[in-house]
Amino acid sequence: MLKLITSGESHGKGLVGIIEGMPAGLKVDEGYINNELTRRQKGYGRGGRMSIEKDKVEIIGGVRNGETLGGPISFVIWNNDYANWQEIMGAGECPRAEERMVVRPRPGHADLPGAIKYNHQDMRNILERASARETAARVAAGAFFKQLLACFGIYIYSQVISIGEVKAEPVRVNRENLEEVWEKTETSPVRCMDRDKEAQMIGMIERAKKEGESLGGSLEVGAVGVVPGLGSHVSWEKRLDGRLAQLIMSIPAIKAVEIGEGINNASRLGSKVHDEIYYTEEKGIYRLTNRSGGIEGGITNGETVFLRAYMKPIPTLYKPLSSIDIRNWEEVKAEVERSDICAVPAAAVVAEAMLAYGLAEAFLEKFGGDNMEHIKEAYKNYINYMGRVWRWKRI
Ligand SMILES: Cc1cc2nc3c(=O)[nH]c(=O)nc-3n(C[C@H](O)[C@H](O)[C@H](O)COP(=O)(O)O)c2cc1C
Ligand SMILES: C=C(O[C@@H]1CC(C(=O)O)=C[C@@H](OP(=O)(O)O)[C@H]1O)C(=O)O
Repeated sequence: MLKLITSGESHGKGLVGIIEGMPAGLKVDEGYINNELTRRQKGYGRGGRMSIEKDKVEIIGGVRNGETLGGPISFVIWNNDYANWQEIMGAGECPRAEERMVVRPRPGHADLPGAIKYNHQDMRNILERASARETAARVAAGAFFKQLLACFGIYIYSQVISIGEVKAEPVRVNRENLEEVWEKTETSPVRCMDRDKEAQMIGMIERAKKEGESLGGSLEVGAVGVVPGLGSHVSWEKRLDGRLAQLIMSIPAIKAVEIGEGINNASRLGSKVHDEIYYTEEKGIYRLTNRSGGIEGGITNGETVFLRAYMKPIPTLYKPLSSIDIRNWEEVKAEVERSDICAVPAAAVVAEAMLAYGLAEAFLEKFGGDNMEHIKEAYKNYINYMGRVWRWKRI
């Protein structure tokens, strides 16, 4: 089992991640991890915090001489902003804690339900951990998972589909256009493939900002080069679609997830949904469509695996909504904390990390060994089997 634990508060000293279950002998490129962290910090609509932080990973354990050792991997990402919060967020006595007390819960954030559950009168004790700052640690961990998957030709991408009501047509991604998709999404301020829609999305964010509003949207995250046979139909908890959905849904503010074209498929006729199966000697088994998102029966089928995720608007509004003061129950406006206006592009990068987690876990389940060489051997045997028995050509 591959396990990720994160720890840390948004304005605390830093974020810690521990990954358990990675094999020995995986080459780790720290520059690659840092680049992933930078990607998550980008995206039009982010707030002032992103110019304070310059996220960098510091690997503490589990890696030596550029390779994993097989033990738990641990790392830290320090928070630059902690310099401004030491007297409020330190682990010891906090002389200025009261100054930044949060008592007017923001509708849509974790403030109120968290305070009720943990019995905190200062809701900062909730928001600090609920904050999506934690997703920096997930992205650092995701960079390890991506490096593992890349050894087997599995590559992750994401594209923003909509921001507010501006919607672009998602591009179908495969090995042939992957590099182009990477290039186009990386150079787009909103990670969108459609330049006209990109301009409209930016305009929409600008308007929302002026009006004290916030925005959500939707994104696609996917993986090309995934071998058939990851996940399983045999038990509910082994189904890969359910597992990936949980991982993506766990991203703060993501409120719906679909596998492939799941939502549109629900209103189509069966003949217009299921991806027909063909075979030629030249191509082997192939499909012309991929509405299933590369997963049938909870098992990958060799097509691009993709999911779409829907993000609600950011809960903190500069024109705040009605709330209560939990000290006296009076009606007030909700707390205003420094905030993003829209974070869909950043969420797309986080979704890449979570997809990489789910696929790496399923991959290690199938081909797992303690060492990369053993995994490569098992993988090679499987590819040979697929060619021999199933005449598989596209790996
Ligand atoms: C990358 C990213 C950045 C976010 N930035 C903010 C923000 O600046 N302000 C805010 O109120 N919520 C922000 N959110 C959303 C909140 O973290 C989230 O709504 C909150 O934790 C409550 O969880 P829930 O929406 O899943 O119920 C962000 C989410 C993501 C994924
Ligand atoms: C810090 C990050 O995102 C934060 C997520 C967040 C929230 O409530 O989720 C609130 C904001 O925090 P702050 O008030 O410090 O600006 C975001 O900036 C990050 O993504 O690294």
